Amino acid sequence: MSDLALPAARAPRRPDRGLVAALALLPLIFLVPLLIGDDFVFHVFITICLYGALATAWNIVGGFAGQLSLGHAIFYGIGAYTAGLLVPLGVSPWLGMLGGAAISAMVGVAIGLPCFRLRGPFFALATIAFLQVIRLLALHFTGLTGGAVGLMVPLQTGWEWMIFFERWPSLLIAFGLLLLTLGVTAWLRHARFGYYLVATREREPAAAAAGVDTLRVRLYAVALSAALTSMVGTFHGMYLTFIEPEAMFSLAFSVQIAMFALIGGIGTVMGPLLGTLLVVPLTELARGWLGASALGLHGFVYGTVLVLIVLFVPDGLVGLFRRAPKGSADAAEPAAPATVPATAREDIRREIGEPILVAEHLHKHFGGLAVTQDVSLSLRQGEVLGIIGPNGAGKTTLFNQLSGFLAPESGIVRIRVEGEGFIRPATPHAFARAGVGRTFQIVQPFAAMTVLENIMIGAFHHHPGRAAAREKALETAHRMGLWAQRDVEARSLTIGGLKRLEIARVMAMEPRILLLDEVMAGLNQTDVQRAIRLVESIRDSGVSIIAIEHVMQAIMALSDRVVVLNSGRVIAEGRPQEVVRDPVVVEAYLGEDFVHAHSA
Ligand SMILES: Nc1ncnc2c1ncn2[C@@H]1O[C@H](COP(=O)(O)OP(=O)(O)OP(=O)(O)O)[C@@H](O)[C@H]1O
Repeated sequence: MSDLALPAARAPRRPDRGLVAALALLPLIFLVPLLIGDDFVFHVFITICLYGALATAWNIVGGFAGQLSLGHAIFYGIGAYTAGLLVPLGVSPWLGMLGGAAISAMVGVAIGLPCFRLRGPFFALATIAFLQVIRLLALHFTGLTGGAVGLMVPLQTGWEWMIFFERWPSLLIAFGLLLLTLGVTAWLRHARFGYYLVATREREPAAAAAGVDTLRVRLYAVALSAALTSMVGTFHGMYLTFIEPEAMFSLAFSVQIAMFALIGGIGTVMGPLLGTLLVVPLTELARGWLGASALGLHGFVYGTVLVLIVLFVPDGLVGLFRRAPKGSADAAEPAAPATVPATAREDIRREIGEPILVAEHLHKHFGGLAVTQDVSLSLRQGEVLGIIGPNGAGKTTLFNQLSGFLAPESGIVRIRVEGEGFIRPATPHAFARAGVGRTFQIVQPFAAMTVLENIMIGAFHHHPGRAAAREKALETAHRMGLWAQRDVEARSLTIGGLKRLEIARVMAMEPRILLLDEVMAGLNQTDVQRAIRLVESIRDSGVSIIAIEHVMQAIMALSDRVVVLNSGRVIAEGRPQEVVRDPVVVEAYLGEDFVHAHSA
């Protein structure tokens, strides 16, 4: 999640009253100025459409992807300049608009590549820095941009040149751009891409473990947002018929766009437009009435509205229209998993097959601390391998290397894939593609999403369509005992529910290899029993499992083999009953009490 304290942005959701209210307002944005027919009213409504479109486009990166960009004027300026420079060459601004969008998408990706590795305030600062560099370059290359003096767009009127004597054609184009950005955002909210963006924003590691290429998803988002912003910039340049670097690449303008979205509600389809609808008329009227006596008053208006919204409606204006969430924490009390057998299925004789995951001579240091030292292990098809060891032994660090979250300094991890033999994936999503699913020791729910949407993130891995992913997620929720809680927000689950959700998200990916990191920790005895039965049922469905666990009852019940780690080294390996009697293991981890309790 972004480190910067943004208001909680929303996950893709069902249509709500905010959406319906805003949709009802949309035709009015177009009709009111036509009915009134006054030039100033036309100007205010064209400005609403422009800012609404810009804030909606910004929201793709700032809201859905959760990256606070304060440099979006870069794309706006590129759109204006591309068309403005092409018009004197006889090229229609409509073509310039497409060219500008393509250039902006490429520039967005070029800026995003280094910047998306940064988080929170550092990302915001980096976008400001890029904006300043581009503004200075535009001021410097006077031959191209006109420098501080700016460029006049040749006054050729008509649809071909996007410049008109009357106001209504400009309103029509601005309204069309607003509809385009809203349409793209509405599509995104319900598409796999939108779910992936929100998951990446909420919990990047969990998204990566679910097979999401998080960097690529963010780059697509910035390319889309930049292209749309640029298209609006082209139109605005033509509308103003004058472009200059200070206005086109302005930081204040970038901040303004972000503020409209923040005021309305980021991560929602209609929030940015609602913010614009509130603030633009206020500032335009303030400018009109008090412009001469109180210069810069519009800035005061933004600030006051923003403070009031943050204080009273932290989710933005859309928060005023939102229904209370369905379900409650009480509803989150676990229901018995419908398809998990009540007792272990002794009748099923599992075949333990060939190795499916092999780790050889893994070494990893953190500073001077050797956390894994020459660790080798293998997991066979259909097997449950338990990993035990004292706190700090290096178990989670080993898991991180077995799932692509950490690269070993030396040694290799190989995964057997049907038809391809052994492969060596390098990234978390490559491991996911190879059939490796993992849970996290500290649960990683996508808190703003419902339980079902959380599971869908895993289900999208094999089911790209929303309907199919939902179907798979419903089936998984049923199997994992989360049916009753499917529509509650993940943040309201009990710890037992969160642990099951962690497994459910991974199981929806249909993994061949499952890495479970302390899924029993913190559970009461009833939940431990339930979790053991759940893992047994997963094992019986043919999934090979490696489980890190401190709950020895679970290790003894589930494991075919146990590996013991201590200070980053494998100190014992074998059948559970043999390993727990090994004096080295007793001394390093289990203690004499365990031996006495089990020999009694
Ligand atoms: N990113 C990191 N940077 C520095 N040290 C780390 C990092 N991650 C883990 N460590 C250290 O590496 C050692 C092994 O940690 P690890 O989490 O792998 O142990 P563990 O066996 O999983 O422990 P536990 O049972 O408590 O979860 C610990 O001393 C830990 O403090």
